[in-house]
Amino acid sequence: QQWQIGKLSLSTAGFSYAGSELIRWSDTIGCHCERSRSVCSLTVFAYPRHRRSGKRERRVIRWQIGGFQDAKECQLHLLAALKSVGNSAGAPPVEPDGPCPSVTWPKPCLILLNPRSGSGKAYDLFLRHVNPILADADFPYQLVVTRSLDHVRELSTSVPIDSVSGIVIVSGDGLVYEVVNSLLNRPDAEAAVRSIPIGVVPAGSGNAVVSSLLNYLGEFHPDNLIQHAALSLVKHRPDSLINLDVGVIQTPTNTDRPLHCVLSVTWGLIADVDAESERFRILGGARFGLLLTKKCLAGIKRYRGRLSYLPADPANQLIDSLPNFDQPVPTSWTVLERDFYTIGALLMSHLAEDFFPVTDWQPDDGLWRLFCVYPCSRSQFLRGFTGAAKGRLEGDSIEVIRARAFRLEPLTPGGHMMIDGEPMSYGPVQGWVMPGKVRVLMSGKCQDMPAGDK
Ligand SMILES: Nc1ncnc2c1ncn2[C@@H]1O[C@H](COP(=O)(O)OP(=O)(O)OP(=O)(O)O)[C@@H](O)[C@H]1O
Repeated sequence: QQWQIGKLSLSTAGFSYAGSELIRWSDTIGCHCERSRSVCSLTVFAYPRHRRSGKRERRVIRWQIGGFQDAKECQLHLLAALKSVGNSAGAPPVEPDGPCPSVTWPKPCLILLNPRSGSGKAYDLFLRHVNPILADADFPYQLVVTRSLDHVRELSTSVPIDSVSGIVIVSGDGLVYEVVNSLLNRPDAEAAVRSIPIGVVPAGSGNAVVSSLLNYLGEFHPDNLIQHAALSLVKHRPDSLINLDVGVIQTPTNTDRPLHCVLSVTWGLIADVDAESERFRILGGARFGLLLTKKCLAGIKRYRGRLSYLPADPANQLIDSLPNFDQPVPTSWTVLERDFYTIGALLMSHLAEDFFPVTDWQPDDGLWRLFCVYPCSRSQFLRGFTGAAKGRLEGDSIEVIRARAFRLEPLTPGGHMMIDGEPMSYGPVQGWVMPGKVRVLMSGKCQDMPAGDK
């Protein structure tokens, strides 16, 4: 369908002015409209993809459109048509004689910014890359630069559920974990996770959560991760947020108050690299590569362990509880007792911006991916690990097992165990999944985008 208003052409795919290039609705995040008598001045903010690099770049389009009999009408229709796209990526514009869409974002988002995340430049990154996008989209928010982890927990636990339209985290994966756990530990946890979706703007060193989500949406661009995340945030549609799996993690001492995981539980090499590279935070994401190289040269430590899991075949339905640690796992489970270099029980496709061993990921498929690396020669390890980082699994030394639930019992004493990149107690651990438990302020996969954008 096509509508013509003066030299402005509106269609279900996008709009153009006086025959200029088509700007897709899904690339537009906001607009301002001013009216004087019968003339409308329109400014539209769009972030179309660069043809070759694939990066999104800001475009400001300004027009004056005159000659309307009823200027108020003109303003309302254009504003409604253009504004609707900010929150409804790909929805067709309102019909020129149709009703204006209801006002979006009635409540502000609470933005929690950790000034110490990554290499310590989160505030700078926010001002440079995120704030301009929020302003273009007219996105209402309240920014809090957090003082400490306790401050983050206190705010996420106490924010009234009807006062915000979500909590946006400007930090790394660690703070996403903290906010999700705070929400799920509230007395009104069920209402809180339903009413307070979370948003993520990457400013940490790993940024695996946001990398996985953007990759799923076809919006992953490593050079411009923060900008693409901010665009996904402002383009979210309140009626089609992403539902994200949450893992319920038990240890022998916390069965009545489990931890909640959105990214991973790791043990062996990956956990050691994560924990021991903490002191190189200033390097940002490069800290992982540095430690990995060091460990590889020194010889990777073998860990003996017992990994039990419920395979993800269709016969095994979702489960919502696990046997106590003093009970054996059910006979339908597979048990592997052997040496490992590492195990990562993953709920995401990425373990870091540049490491994505899982290629078939859905945010709410209710599955763990058990990323296992077995002892092998150094060259086999390097080949396998670099392949896995790019989603290619080759050789016998690396495997990704899809499971509904797992139990991991380390048999080698001493080592690190990490949950979502944060340290947890070393010892037996088991987990199951609550499918799609939290909601994310990003639009769901582009099923209803115009054909050209799919
Ligand atoms: N002012 C602060 N506000 C919030 N958290 C803080 C603050 N200062 C230090 N922290 C610590 O930052 C940690 C969270 O950092 P986060 O994991 O989000 O970033 P990162 O480690 O750089 O990124 P990634 O997890 O992606 O590697 C918390 O565990 C907390 O202890």
